[in-house]
Amino acid sequence: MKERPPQTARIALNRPLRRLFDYLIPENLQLEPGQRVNIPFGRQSATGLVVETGVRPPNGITLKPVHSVYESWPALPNETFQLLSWASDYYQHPLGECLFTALPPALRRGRPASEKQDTWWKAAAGPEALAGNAHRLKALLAWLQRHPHGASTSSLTAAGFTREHIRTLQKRELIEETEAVSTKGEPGTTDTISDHPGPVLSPAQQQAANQIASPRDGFSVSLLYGITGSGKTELYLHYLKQQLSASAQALVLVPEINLTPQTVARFQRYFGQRIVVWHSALNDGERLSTWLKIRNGEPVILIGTRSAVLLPFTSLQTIIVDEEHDSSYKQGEGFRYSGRDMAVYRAHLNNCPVILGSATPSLESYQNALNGKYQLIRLEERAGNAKPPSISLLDIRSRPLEGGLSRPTIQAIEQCLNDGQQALVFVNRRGFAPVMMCFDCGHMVECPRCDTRLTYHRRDRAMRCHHCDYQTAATEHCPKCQSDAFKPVGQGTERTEDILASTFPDTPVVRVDRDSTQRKGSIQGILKKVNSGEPCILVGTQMLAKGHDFPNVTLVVVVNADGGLFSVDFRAPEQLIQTLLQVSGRAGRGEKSGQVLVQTCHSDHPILKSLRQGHYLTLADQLLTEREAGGFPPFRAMAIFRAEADTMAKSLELLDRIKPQASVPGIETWGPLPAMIARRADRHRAQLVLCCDNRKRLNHVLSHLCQNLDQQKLPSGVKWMIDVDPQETG
Ligand SMILES: Nc1ncnc2c1ncn2[C@@H]1O[C@H](COP(=O)(O)OP(=O)(O)OP(=O)(O)O)[C@@H](O)[C@H]1O
Ligand SMILES: [Zn+2]
Repeated sequence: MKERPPQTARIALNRPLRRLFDYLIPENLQLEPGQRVNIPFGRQSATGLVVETGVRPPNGITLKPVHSVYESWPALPNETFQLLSWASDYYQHPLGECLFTALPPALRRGRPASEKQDTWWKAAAGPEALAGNAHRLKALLAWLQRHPHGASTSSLTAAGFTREHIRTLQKRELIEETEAVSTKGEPGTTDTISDHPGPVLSPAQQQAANQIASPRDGFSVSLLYGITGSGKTELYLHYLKQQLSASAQALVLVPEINLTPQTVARFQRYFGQRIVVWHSALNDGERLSTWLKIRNGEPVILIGTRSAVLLPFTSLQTIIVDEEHDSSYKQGEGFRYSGRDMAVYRAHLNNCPVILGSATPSLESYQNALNGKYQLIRLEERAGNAKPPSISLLDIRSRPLEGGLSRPTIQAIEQCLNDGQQALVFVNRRGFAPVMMCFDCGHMVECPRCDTRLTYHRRDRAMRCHHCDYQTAATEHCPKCQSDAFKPVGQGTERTEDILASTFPDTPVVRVDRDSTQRKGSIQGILKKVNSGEPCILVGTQMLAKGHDFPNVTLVVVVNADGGLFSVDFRAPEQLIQTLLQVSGRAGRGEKSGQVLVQTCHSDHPILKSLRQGHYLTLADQLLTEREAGGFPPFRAMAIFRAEADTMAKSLELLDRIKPQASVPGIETWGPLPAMIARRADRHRAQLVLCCDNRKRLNHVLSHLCQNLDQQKLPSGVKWMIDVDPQETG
């Protein structure tokens, strides 16, 4: 018998290394790209992913053999593998780390790709056994009653119930363990689907739906510009219902899933158990379980945040990116990818449609629609009987303010409550006040580790840095001169909440920000209160602007719109307009019309003036003209080289060294300059901005720079990173 020539495999590790490692494949193993292997690495063993086989073994080096293979199938199927390889090159991030982000934590750590035995439950009583308004617990019992063979813990959590719900019912002996039915026999998908899951589409919605390409037509990008409350979510549901084959998978990306549990519930009314979720609050077991469903090709509709776009789908037929302009789609550290842009590339690889939906599309996507790369679909009327809200500017120069609110604003809130409606007050900072200041010596309390001021949080008697989480106890006297004229300056959500609570003592005031929603389930409680329809005042940050549907909110107040007007970040005006229109869009979504009051000291600023017309695309046209004149994205490709070190000199020195190599024809460089917050958590940060007309050339130069830097020995403590298509340029 002829001897088999030695077979080799090139393997990626989950390390920040821009290189791969070659190993011998033992005779008894067959390997293909995407497979998970265990390999000797240094004195230990490590989990790796096969990138390539059949590579020529380099002369003179003895390769070690692969220890073992975890699965007979590739953990990353071909399309997922290609997507991540492309991303590694596009975002200049090491391939190994990119590939490993597509694995659930358990598989990264070398655990087997199988689930722990799932416990199965069946109902021992009906929902009527529970007194009071324990809605979720009742719903769980009702669910189990509809499934006489029982349901597994994982299927229940996938449906939005928590382990805590299950434990509670078990303790009360209202449910009991039962024998597992094979997964195939799990409760069918049809019996939880409501008979009348939602309204019929309006003619405008139907017309928009008709314009979206079908999965049968292969790759296409539709930019659905639908004003707030126009019923985009309803349209996605109808589209999927009509177009998605029974055996296919779909991906719905959303910016933040925990904030909008109603969205998941709406999808469940249409698709029952076919809906699964993916977000940061899942535990390792839930992640593995969902990952396996996707990898096994189960015909699920996955609703997930950013990283869901990296999952190993095998029969993906449609991708939807809701609120496509949202900055949370861009990962801010490590592998800095854009979930939206990867969704578009994934649809291209997969030859399927992708729908980007927003009331305030990103300038990138809008420009792609203008130049014909994407199809622009407009939906410019509100669903049902709702009318767009009217927006007015309230100049607060030389008006006395009470806790940041002017008299006319307070009167408007009063009127709204008297009419039996709800008001929403938007403040762009959590905490009580952005800074504590001494009115005797002028001292302002700063973070000892960052170039920022500490935010005063009165509820916890603390001063906190919102950039590094440094925290110290609040003092009553100025820490510098001991004066008691030490006072909070400016507005935070806590302060506005207090002022409103004392002005309207008989009305519930509900605060929604990162602090008030930290506890699991707290947002559900808040939404329940709001959805009860009783008059109340909601106070909160950006969180309130995102995708909520509060039919009884008729007044929206923006406490201060001026923050983003004069920022140096070229994206600031776009983000300001998006936030203001999104938050405005929460007003008047039901029967009654809505009113928006924007408090400002710059009521003649062109951005705010045109905001009053409320027509986003007109504003977007203006912004695009400015971007083009300034040579900014989307008219040129941009990347930022960032450096950080224990001194600013070291950071700047590294970027100075890079700059000549980056200064090739066609590439413009800005900097190096200290970052807007130059010191953060005691690291001194600087940046060098690169702009180029030609994205390929920029990519080429960046790759070159990375290779060079990898071969150089850097001074100790210096780190560098590249941010392609940066969202924050400060
Ligand atoms: N055809 C319809 N008839 C009646 N009501 C509808 C219709 N379509 C949607 N609605 C209702 O209108 C409201 C807004 O719809 P939806 O949440 O889908 O809008 P949206 O465009 O996704 O909103 P936003 O972008 O502002 O978050 C919802 O309460 C929804 O149930
Ligand atoms: Zn800090």
